[in-house]
Amino acid sequence: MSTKPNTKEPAQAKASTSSTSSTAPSSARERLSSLASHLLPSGNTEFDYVIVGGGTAGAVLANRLTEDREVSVAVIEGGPSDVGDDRVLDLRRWLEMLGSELDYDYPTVEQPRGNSHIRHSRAKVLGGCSSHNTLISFRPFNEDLDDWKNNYGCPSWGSSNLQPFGDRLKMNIVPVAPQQRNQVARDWVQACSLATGAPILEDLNAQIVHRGGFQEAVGFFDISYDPYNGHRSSASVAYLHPIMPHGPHRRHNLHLFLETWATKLEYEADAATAEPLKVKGVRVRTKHGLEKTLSARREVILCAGAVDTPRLLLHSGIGPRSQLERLGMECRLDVPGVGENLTDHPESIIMWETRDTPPETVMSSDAGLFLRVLPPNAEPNPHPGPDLMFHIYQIPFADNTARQGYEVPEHAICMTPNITRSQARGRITLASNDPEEKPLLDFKYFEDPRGYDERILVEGIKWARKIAQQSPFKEHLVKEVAPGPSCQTDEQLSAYARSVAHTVYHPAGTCRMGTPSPSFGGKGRDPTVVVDQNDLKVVGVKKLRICDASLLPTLPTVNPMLTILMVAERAAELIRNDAWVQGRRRTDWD
Ligand SMILES: Cc1cc2nc3c(=O)[nH]c(=O)nc-3n(C[C@H](O)[C@H](O)[C@H](O)COP(=O)(O)OP(=O)(O)OC[C@H]3O[C@@H](n4cnc5c(N)ncnc54)[C@H](O)[C@@H]3O)c2cc1C
Repeated sequence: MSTKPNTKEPAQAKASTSSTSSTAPSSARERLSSLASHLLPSGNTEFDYVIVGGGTAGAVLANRLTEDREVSVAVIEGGPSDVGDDRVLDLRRWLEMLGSELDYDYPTVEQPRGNSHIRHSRAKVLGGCSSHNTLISFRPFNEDLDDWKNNYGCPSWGSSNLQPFGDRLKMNIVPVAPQQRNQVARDWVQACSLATGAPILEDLNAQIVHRGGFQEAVGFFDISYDPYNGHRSSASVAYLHPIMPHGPHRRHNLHLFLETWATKLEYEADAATAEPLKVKGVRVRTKHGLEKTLSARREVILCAGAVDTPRLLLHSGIGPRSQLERLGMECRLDVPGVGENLTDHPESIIMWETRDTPPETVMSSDAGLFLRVLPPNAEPNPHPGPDLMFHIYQIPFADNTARQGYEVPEHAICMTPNITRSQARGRITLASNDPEEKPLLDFKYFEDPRGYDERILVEGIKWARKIAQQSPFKEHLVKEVAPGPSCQTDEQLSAYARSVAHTVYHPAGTCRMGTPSPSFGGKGRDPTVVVDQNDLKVVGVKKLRICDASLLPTLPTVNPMLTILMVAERAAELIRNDAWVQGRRRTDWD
């Protein structure tokens, strides 16, 4: 059976042909967008730093590195500006972007034990996925970061190293405002606590900051937004808008190249013989088809995300030799870990018809529940924290259930249990040597050998039904629509949960950081390490770092955006400190 999905309809072909605006373009929006976007320079194409991807992590780096006005920073972003685009800025409209021209919309390869129809949204717009996502904002648990430190060869990324960077984040992170808490969601929070004993927390993040995490809790989410107008406080809004050409604190050393696609890395001429490989710059193509190389005096930083960073490395000849040679591509550096270790937070769904849909909401998924459903220290997840998380959706989130023939009610509430510490590990590979073709995403959903992931979802559906029995929440419900009361045994629940499984859109880990070792032996030393945890440089390559979701060794228990932003804040500090040391030594940048 073929594992190759229909991957034509190339992402970057779209990038090169789509128009600037995604919605009906207002003239004000066009004016602001064109102010923000630079045409490729005809003369100087050299910058101190070239950042690939003006997304979540890229926005942080662009801001922090341009704080030094002596430093020039180019940001290459495949999508258009989000400035003035209400479809992007109005958080409540996030669903409209799924599958739109602002979405790279990556398919998964066939998943024999899961749902092969999952589409992985990755935003094609300034701010990246922070301009598309639901902006649910959790600081990482201490245990997640200490796991990186103790078990994944990342001694510099424990909780004491990274948590302080959470205090630097510029976004407006607040719990859902009272005027946006509707009665059904309020009653659901109470029902969760009654059914499970989980405490109701008014500010989930505060608990993480002060106590390092929690095992069980329920409450309204913390969200990066402006409660007054419902607008996003995305990485773009918080880190880029103020310093863009129209912004109040314009920085002339920031050079944004929008709707411009990085096609491959360029190396110094002698790199074929010299070790190690040394990056010179990035080959880019504008939406009008103009090609150029943007050179980096200091370095190139890849912030293209968990799918496109490994994809760009592979198209630049950095990756598993066997894969590259099989596709007829030159292997400049054999790095077996590029594209490996693909991880996600898979989820399933249980849906009830409700009497109505209350209007008050931030983005229709305003509250969540964390539970520990398997005994602490249960193999293969020895971590004591929550092993199950629920989002609720106060809309019929029915794509996957409708495909299985379930009805789609007009009003619905969905509980979506997800696996906080999924044991599945997949990979991203190239479909061909054609850079226009989308890569192959194989998450290996529910293929973990001990069946841990499906067990968590089965427990999740059982808990959801207990929650649904609590008053006054149960009075809002008309009937269980999917899977419906006839689905009862563990086998039936597992089969259903896997067939309608979805993603929380958290792919990560495909260029993982760790401790590289020439001998590749010992605890935490792994031949699949792509990024050196000391400095985030790509192992064996000069002038190249990675900073985005691809470097996470494992996903945090919680939604990962703040973790990625905090990693970027720390990366900015590392890069600036390095520059200072290099400058003092007056040596060549490496
Ligand atoms: C629908 C959705 C909902 C989500 N909800 C939440 C949530 O509520 N809370 C949470 O914590 N997380 C959420 N996430 C996940 C979170 O948003 C991502 O994990 C995170 O934003 C990824 O950040 P990143 O910097 O790695 O990549 P991105 O933010 O995706 O940035 C990558 C950028 O690089 C650009 N790019 C890629 N390739 C190239 C190239 N070759 N040339 C030029 N530009 C390129 C892209 O256009 C993009 O702007 C959600 C994600 C989605 C899609």
